[in-house]
Amino acid sequence: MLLTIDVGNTNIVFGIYSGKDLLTHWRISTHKEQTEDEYGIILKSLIADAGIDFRKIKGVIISSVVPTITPYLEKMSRKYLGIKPLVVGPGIKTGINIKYENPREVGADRIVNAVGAYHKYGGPLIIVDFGTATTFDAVSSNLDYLGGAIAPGLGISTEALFRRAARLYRVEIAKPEKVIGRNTASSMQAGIFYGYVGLVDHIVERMKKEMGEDNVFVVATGGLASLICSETRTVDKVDPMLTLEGLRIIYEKNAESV
Ligand SMILES: Nc1ncnc2c1ncn2[C@@H]1O[C@H](COP(=O)(O)OP(=O)(O)O)[C@@H](O)[C@H]1O
Ligand SMILES: CC(C)(COP(=O)(O)O)[C@@H](O)C(=O)NCCC(=O)O
Ligand SMILES: [K+]
Repeated sequence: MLLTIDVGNTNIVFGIYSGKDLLTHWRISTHKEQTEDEYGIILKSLIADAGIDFRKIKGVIISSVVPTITPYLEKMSRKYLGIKPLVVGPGIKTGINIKYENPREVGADRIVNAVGAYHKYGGPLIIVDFGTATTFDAVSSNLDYLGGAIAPGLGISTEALFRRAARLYRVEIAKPEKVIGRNTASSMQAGIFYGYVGLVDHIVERMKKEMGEDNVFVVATGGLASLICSETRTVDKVDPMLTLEGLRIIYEKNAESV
């Protein structure tokens, strides 16, 4: 079995694969001050609760966009699972050719998504990931990672709206019936929801033009993807587990060197 770990700025997602099958996954919030022992306790109890024998885990792969957390998860893996984990970064085989000016600058999650999506759907494609930030990644038909766009995420945009305006308050991120809101909550929902639908479609359309390839497939992932993509014109498919799938594929590409 393989343990995949995706460290985002809001959540850490753990997945357990048996071969190509994702057996189960868990989401815990990202706290910068957690130690290897705390991660060890959390993970061991989640694994036990799922009725999985942790000794069956033979590999661990980590993708992280929070550098301070990575060493604690590496230590956890060594201490509690007895496994030296693979950490996605320089020196790891991904098969993708990163065209960023400085390849080290790209978030590991974006590369993992690109590898997972290309493997599943082929290129050319665009991946939209609704996380703390919303990322857009362009991948060519011959597996070049071309770059993309980073927009403020839905959660943090909504939070900024009510934090900075005295009479606004927290509202649920949901699709309101009408874009012309007749109370504060539905007006905020209209601005957030339909504004974000427009942001996604507009960026995707511009990226497609700039890529200059035909039949660009568009896949979206992340917690709020299905909500927003119920209204977008440009997203072809919502695939919630794309990042974990990318991690599994990268692990397999590197397995012989572990
Ligand atoms: N399954 C979900 N359903 C609804 N909202 C979600 C879900 N997962 C994450 N979110 C929301 O999406 C935002 C980003 O979360 P996440 O995708 O975990 O980001 P990151 O990868 O940056 O940690 C947060 O505001 C979170 O509350
Ligand atoms: C853009 C991100 C903050 C997205 O992270 P997330 O929303 O998944 O927490 C992350 O991929 C990152 O820190 N990237 C480094 C900058 C770059 O990709 O250019
Ligand atoms: K992410």
